Amino acid sequence: MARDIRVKICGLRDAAAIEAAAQAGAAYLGFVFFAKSPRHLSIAEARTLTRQVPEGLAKVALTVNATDAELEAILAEVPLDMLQLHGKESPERVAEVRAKFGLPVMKAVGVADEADLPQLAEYGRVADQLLVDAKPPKDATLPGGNGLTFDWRLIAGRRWPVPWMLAGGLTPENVATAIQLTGARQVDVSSGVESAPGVKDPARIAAFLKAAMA
Ligand SMILES: O=C(O)c1ccccc1N[C@@H]1O[C@H](COP(=O)(O)O)[C@@H](O)[C@H]1O
Repeated sequence: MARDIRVKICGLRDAAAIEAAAQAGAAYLGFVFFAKSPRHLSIAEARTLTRQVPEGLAKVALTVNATDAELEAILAEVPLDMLQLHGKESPERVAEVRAKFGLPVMKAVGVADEADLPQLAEYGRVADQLLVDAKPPKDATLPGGNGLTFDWRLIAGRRWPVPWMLAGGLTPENVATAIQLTGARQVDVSSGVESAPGVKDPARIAAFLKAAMA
């Protein structure tokens, strides 16, 4: 029987990948606004690309420690449904962004060990959703999108006051196990469905969705 799992494909940069994600049943599409990322889009590129997203899919803007001015500039030009805050935004900043911009906010929290778990409860009081991701290595250039997993047993059976998504190193090959071990109802992937950094592979996107929902 098919599982009722909601999938986010993140870091989209071309129409073929959007079409593959939509056809295979993705619920969210992520667009990265972070210049250091190989998945970064300019505002003009994002405006053009988001026009190709079919009705009903949530368009998510991924930002990292963005200022109000940066968020205003993005939202003035690009039709978006959710903000993913993937930097060191404090709980106060999450609440402020949510109030100022009137969009649901998903806060990413990096997990490496038990000590990281209390943050999830804290952010769960101010965000609309949580993204439970692998903690990046100290010397990483990117705070996410590194293709790293964490020990999924750390969050097995844990629940938070808002919906949450599992991320970090997911692939078509491991997503079913990740869902089974953690009980996640939503999953997010970026590098695991690429043929090279920033280059999405439509066949891997389709395979990921099939494996997540199987
Ligand atoms: O994808 C990126 O380039 C990125 C840049 C900065 C912050 C987060 C980023 N991606 C997010 O990271 C997780 C995990 O990605 P992966 O599947 O391990 O490659 C995912 O939520 C992306 O949305």
